[in-house]
Amino acid sequence: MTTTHSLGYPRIGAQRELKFALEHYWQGQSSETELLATAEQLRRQHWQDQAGLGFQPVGDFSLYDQVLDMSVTLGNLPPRVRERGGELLDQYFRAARGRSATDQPGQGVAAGEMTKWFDTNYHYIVPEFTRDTRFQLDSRRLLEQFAEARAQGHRPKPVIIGPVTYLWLGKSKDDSDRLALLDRLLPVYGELLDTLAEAGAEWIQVDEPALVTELDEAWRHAFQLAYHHLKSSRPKLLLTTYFGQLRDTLQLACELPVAGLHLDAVSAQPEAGQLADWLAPHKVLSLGVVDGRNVWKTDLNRVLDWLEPIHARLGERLWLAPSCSLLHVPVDLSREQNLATDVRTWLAFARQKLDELELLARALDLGREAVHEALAENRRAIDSRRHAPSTRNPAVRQALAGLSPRDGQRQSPYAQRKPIQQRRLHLPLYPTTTIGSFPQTPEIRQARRQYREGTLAPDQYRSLMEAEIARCIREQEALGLDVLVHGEAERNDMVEYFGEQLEGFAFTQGGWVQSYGSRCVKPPILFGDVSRPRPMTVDWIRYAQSLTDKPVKGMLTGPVTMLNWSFVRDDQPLSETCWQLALAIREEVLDLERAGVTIIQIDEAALREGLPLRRSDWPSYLEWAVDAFRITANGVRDETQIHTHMCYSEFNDILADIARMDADVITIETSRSDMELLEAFQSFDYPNDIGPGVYDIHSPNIPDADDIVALMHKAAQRIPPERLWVNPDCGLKTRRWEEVIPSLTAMVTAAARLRQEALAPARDRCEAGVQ
Ligand SMILES: Nc1nc2c(c(=O)[nH]1)N[C@@H](CNc1ccc(C(=O)N[C@@H](CCC(=O)N[C@@H](CCC(=O)N[C@@H](CCC(=O)O)C(=O)O)C(=O)O)C(=O)O)cc1)CN2
Ligand code: MET
Ligand SMILES: [Zn+2]
Repeated sequence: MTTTHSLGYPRIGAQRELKFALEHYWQGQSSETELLATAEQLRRQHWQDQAGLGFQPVGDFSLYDQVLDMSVTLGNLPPRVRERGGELLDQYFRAARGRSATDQPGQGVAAGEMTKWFDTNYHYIVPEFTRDTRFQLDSRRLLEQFAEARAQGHRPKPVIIGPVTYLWLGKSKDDSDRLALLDRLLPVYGELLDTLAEAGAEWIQVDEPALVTELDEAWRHAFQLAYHHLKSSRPKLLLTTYFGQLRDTLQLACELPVAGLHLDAVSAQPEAGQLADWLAPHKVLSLGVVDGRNVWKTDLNRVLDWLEPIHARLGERLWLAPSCSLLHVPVDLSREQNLATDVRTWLAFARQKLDELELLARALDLGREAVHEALAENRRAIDSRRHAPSTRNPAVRQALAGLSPRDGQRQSPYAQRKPIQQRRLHLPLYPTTTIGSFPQTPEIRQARRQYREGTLAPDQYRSLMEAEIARCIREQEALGLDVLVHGEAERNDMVEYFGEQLEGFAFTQGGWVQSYGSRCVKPPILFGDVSRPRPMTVDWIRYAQSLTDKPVKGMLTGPVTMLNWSFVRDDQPLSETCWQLALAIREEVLDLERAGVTIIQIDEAALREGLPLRRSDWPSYLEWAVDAFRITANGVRDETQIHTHMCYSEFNDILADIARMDADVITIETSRSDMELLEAFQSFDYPNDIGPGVYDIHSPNIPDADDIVALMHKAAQRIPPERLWVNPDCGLKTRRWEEVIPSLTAMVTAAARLRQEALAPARDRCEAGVQ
């Protein structure tokens, strides 16, 4: 019989039960016991959902993040967190979220850094290393949950992050070589595997997705070392890769001494046949045949066409699974009541994907005849999507065909635009601004819920949102900011909001996907050609501008970010979908300009994370992605100032591409890297304006004006002051007003001081003690 399994299941809960349990606990409204009871209940439910599989994953559930869990298992929480002592759960959340010094004087702890999990929209907590790092096994979580699953009658398969990927995901805090820690790490892994074997684990899933990235010789060698070391341990290891093709690591992966290998056969289907040929005859080949990252039904007949010959060769050695953990898709389609009927028949969420797996296994074991009806129904759904008129809009295709490079070209170069814009905007040196959103208060969210449920009339909703916008403008004027924003009160999310208004998108009621910790997003589903039936933001921005003489930025999400943070169609190249988005948002840009908006910001927060996992694939992505931004942004007149925003720094390698976007101003995240990023901008000779984020909005800590001044001094050593802006490093929607006001006060104070210094002669500066 063909063995089925899953690599991991969504853990937030079909109704985001975990989110609410966590937030209650953090706010002191519930006890640890209550939180842990919810977690236990969720695991029970998730294993029950997966009971039809050959194995149930254990250890994929997490209270915050699976990488942080692994750090706990390896005794590697940051020293600054451990030093404070206390209960493990408390330390765990301290590492995840930090602790504000204002809430508990003397107790401030910086959170672990958060970064993107490969090319997904999930964030993990980065493991921290120094040359002194020591590891120590804490297997309690895995053992308890293993026993829990067993007691519920399951056949659990523990899931852990492998030693090489664990090091690969982390960061050295003292510039030491983290690979040098492998020798110390491996004995702890050996102990962990033995412990799990003793508890009765037959198989252990060891995730090593680093294998789909470009690895140099040292990292390849680390894989050899690690798995030769671990081969003496007792349970069978399923070496697990996902998110891409193996290519030049295929042979390495084949030869490692493990009992089985999992391949993401959605992104690497041709490699499945190769592995079937090459894999030693005692090894299991697990093929990820159902897309774990997207929401489309699998074309089961097509999969069987290429899978049957492999099954004929491998027999019981073939296992079936989703391509990756189902963490990246919503839980259950059957809860969705408002999707158009045709779109609904094209979709599969986590639960439905498990059904697909079981069907495929039965078709292999018993022949297609045994599941004839189900296969026919699947074929009807696939055909219906393939031929659906709703996915094609001839006008959009025609407009796309008519595009020329000139559409992505500003009228004049930046050097000529800058003085024209300055004459219109009259901005001071070091202009201050924010990234767009202001706090999404419980009142705003509640109003939106009532509006959705129909208990708040549309015009009541609108006046409530207008009142929020008015408050936001008032606060910004009082703070003395130079370029204002309307605050995005009316937006549930910067991507979903636009998805709801564009043709070609469907959206769910409860299709939540974890983004980090308790935070979730509801990615819209991009199923057809994209167009914009009517202006989306013009009325809101016009209203905001009517309240002030200061410029208010128009605020849009760019095409690449819309693409990367939606579930996208898989029936045409991403570039094509992206250009369609670009055309639709371009119309909005031009409408804003016509409405008299002088500054328009187009966020491309996800441009960086969309980079392919292998560098050799970067150029083609960057070409179409930057072209798409240019189409969106660059149709405006010289006097209109275009801003863009990106929140994940580390783009030293793509500065030429960022320059090619040709935004007049780019606001970026640099506060955590202490402005080091700007060195790259300097040596590249980046030509346009830059707003290096001067404080970290993810932390509840209130920045200090002196620190901001010092950071900007650093910035001004690298970028001429005439081209510098002062702003936070991202939007403020997750913060509270009580945090925002003092933080922005510090920022505005710092900018005023910087201007004064620039005007005063150097002598005064020495006296003021800034040098
Ligand atoms: N798509 C996307 N990806 C992104 C980001 C982003 O902004 N958008 N930013 C980065 C990640 N950062 C994030 C920061 C915050 C949240 C976030 O706050 N999410 C909210 C949900 C936001 C949302 O869509 N809210 C809806 C629905 C709100 C809701 O849950 N309403 C409740 C009631 C809530 C209440 O009464 O307070 C209900 O309907 O039951 C709205 O405002 O309309 C959450 O988890 O809480 C998510 C990601 C990277 N990836
Ligand atoms: N304009 C958006 C905001 O301020 C940009 C966020 S980037 C994740 O929320
Ligand atoms: Zn941002």
